[in-house]
Amino acid sequence: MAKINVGIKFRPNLSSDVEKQEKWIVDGKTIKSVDNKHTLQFEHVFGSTSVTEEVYDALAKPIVKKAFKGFNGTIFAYGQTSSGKTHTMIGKNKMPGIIPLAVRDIFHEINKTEDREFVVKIGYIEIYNDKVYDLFEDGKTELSIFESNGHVLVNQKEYVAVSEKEVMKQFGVGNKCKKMTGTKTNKDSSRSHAIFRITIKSQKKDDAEDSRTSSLFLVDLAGSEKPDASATTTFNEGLHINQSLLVLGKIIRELAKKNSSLKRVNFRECKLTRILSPALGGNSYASVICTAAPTVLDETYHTLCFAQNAEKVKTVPVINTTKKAEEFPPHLLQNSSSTLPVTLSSRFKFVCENSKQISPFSTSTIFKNFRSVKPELIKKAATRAVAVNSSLIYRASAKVSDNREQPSWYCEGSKDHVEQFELSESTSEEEQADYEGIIKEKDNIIKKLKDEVRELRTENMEMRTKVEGNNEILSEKEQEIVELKEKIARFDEEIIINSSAIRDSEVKIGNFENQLLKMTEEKNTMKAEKGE
Ligand SMILES: Nc1ncnc2c1ncn2[C@@H]1O[C@H](COP(=O)(O)OP(=O)(O)OP(=O)(O)O)[C@@H](O)[C@H]1O
Repeated sequence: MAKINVGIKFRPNLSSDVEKQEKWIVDGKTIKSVDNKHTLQFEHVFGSTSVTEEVYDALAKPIVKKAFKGFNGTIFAYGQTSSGKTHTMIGKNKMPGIIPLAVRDIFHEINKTEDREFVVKIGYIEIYNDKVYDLFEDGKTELSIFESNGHVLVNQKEYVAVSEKEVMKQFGVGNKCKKMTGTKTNKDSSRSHAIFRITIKSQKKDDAEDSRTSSLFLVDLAGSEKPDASATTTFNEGLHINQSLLVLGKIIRELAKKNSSLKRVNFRECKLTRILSPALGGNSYASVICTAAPTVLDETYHTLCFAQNAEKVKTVPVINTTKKAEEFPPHLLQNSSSTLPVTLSSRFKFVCENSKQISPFSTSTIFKNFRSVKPELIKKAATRAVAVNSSLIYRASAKVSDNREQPSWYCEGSKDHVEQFELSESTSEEEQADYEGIIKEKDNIIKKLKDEVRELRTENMEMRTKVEGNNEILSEKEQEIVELKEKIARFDEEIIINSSAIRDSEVKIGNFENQLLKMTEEKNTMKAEKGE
């Protein structure tokens, strides 16, 4: 199980804050209100002078690293309007936010990783007035949410991107479609919850069975607001923003309760929580960045309370391994853009993905082993060759590290689609033997690793079964407690009713005893008068 990682980021005062008094003091991990009414502590606190890179290193980088290894991840910014969520998540050119920093790290890792091949897909949606829109499709067409194999999916458009630059270009296109407006407190206020998803699929070279798919959700929530702040916006917008944040807060409170059971949490109350459900209670590592303005008391306190609850929530992330194309969530197989990736790896093989004939990624067509490439290509560490024919565009990203002077390779069997590249010729016998030795060694390592992975998977399954079993016992016990409490309440009621009946009969007995006493006295008096 993993805890949600929570941090608080205070933005610096804006020019509009000049005449306002600061309401909060940050002292290390402690946040105190100046009226001494509230003192709260958090693992990660970032004062007004801290920069987004610090927030990224503490709260986002570990999740990006996990996503790279096959775990799902979610990072979202929460806070009142104008507290700095968009600044933190998106930033500006000179002050990049969490999203550009994450994209940079992902491609840096891809370029560093020699033994796997990668496909990166991106999608961008927004939830506006509880409706989902595709920011890669002008933000005007409403999308639907559906579920498949336990995944919550949206029929959004996805792009395959082969570089940081490409991702950021497309992200910029999506940002232009976001619904923004000027409010009293923020001239560029987000009117929707924006969710940028990066899907990373990777496959070990020469081992099609070792493949992983993970989704990284980067979420810039709309900000909660008081009615007067939304006066310039439409009433409906503010209502939906507050309503969805209210549901999110309620779910976080539910999940934060000790022994809370996922079965009883209703994620379907609004689209935001439905889409974020894996991040909040399921298979995902998650971080929440709570943003706050130093001059605001009540809403900041509300944000800090949300953060305290979020800290108590636990998720159950697992590595998402995929063996066959059919096991990929359906959304990863559809809506591919016309740009298809082809990965070219030095020495081994040229892998081509053709979604028209075969499922992307898992069933790759290996054209031909090649040994080496020309020195001038080697100098360019990442060469991109683009071959075009009438129907398909292939991109070849070459990570070239080998500097033997061997000329050429070509894409055998691909002549219909890809232009022929004249780059190599065969290797010497000695080199071939070397090569085979290395391959053998790698095969042994791969076998060992596979055994380890198998063992870990078994352990993981056992732990999950145990956790699920415990959860079931817990909910049974909780049900028993509820029933016992009801029984006690019924007994209490009976006691109250019986006590009053007892009291009534005690009064009656008292009356009878008095009458008895009186009659005995009268009898004795009469007897005395008669001289008996
Ligand atoms: N760390 C920061 N450094 C400098 N300026 C900041 C910082 N955080 C926020 N700001 C500025 O504060 C203003 C409001 O920030 P931003 O738009 O990010 O808030 P928001 O929480 O996304 O608001 P909304 O919910 O209304 O969309 C912007 O002008 C932004 O440039």
